[in-house]
Amino acid sequence: MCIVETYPSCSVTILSDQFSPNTTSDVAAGMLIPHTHPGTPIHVQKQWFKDTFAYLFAISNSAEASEAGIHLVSGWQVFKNTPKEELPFWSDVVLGFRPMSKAELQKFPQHRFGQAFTTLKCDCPPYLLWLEKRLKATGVQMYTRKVADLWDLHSEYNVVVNCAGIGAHQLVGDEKLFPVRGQVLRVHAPWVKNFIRDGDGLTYIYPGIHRVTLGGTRTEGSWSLSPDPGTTKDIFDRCCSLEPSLRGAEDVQVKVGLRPSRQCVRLQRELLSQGGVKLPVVHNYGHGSGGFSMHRGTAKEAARLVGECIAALEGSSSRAKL
Ligand SMILES: Cc1cc2nc3c(=O)[nH]c(=O)nc-3n(C[C@H](O)[C@H](O)[C@H](O)COP(=O)(O)OP(=O)(O)OC[C@H]3O[C@@H](n4cnc5c(N)ncnc54)[C@H](O)[C@@H]3O)c2cc1C
Ligand SMILES: O=C([O-])CC(=O)C(=O)O
Repeated sequence: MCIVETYPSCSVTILSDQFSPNTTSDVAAGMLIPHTHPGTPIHVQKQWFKDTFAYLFAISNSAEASEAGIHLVSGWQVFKNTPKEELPFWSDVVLGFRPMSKAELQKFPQHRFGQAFTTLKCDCPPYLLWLEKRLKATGVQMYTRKVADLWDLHSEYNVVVNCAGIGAHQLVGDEKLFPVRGQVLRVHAPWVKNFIRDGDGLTYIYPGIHRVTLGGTRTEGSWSLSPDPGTTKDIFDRCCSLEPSLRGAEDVQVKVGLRPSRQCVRLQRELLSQGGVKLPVVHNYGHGSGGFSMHRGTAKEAARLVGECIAALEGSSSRAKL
């Protein structure tokens, strides 16, 4: 979408072996609470989050909000012990960030400290469909196709953007990319209106427009996409200890996804070359636990890199197929 908006004369094609609802992004809880990537400067991560927050905040304030599945949600992040960093880097991007009052903390007898704020949540499957609809309306082509090797695309396209998520492990042989398996539940509990996140990052309750997402798990190195019934019970019990009324939740659906994890997002240009033929590639994968929180910011940067590829192509003698 960012490429289409920035370079309207480009013809864009999306190739994917799976589309919504069968992607990792469909499993995500979609909360805008960033995770820290140790390999990326904080000011860069903050800019990606700010760009994403501003973009989704505008949608949440428009008539598109409910179709796009974007809404504001207020709640609490609670800690058993006061964290070393009381003010996370994103505290002035979300709205109304403040320490919780004593009265609020009374709801959480096992926790001593907490942060209250308002952030955004994407209900991921509707958001992905909304994006697809907008892309199709601008003439973008979408084909179901598994790409075995980026080089296979060189005769058809001038620039390739690699957004393969965990698929990049196989596609470009990136050994630094690893799965962090996550299981979540989606339940019917319409009385739950506030989010609750344990600061240890393992247990969370995120109300969406229609369902509440209960999480979660983080299993590094596991490629299994099968739900585990023991884990379902464990997640449910942990969430009920934070919000006992969830015992009355109904219609539990279980989802599993593989977070495409890396020390840092791979957001860079690469020039593939074989026998004097060149193929510029822009990589944009490895968003780990925070793909929704920074997707618009990283997409903007990827689009800027595509612009550099276009400028280089225009300056070279290759015949443009753009
Ligand atoms: C349980 C869970 C909860 C999460 N909660 C949150 C949250 O609350 N907030 C947040 O910010 N993030 C969250 N995340 C993280 C977020 O889901 C990811 O960072 C994000 O979805 C990654 O998006 P992506 O587009 O890179 O990958 P994907 O959504 O996996 O998309 C990659 C696409 O590439 C395609 N593909 C891959 N390989 C190939 C190939 N060889 N050929 C053709 N197509 C290919 C795939 O089919 C897919 O369509 C969560 C993740 C999980 C698992
Ligand atoms: O940690 C959270 O709040 C949700 C999330 O991003 C994840 O499970 O990866």
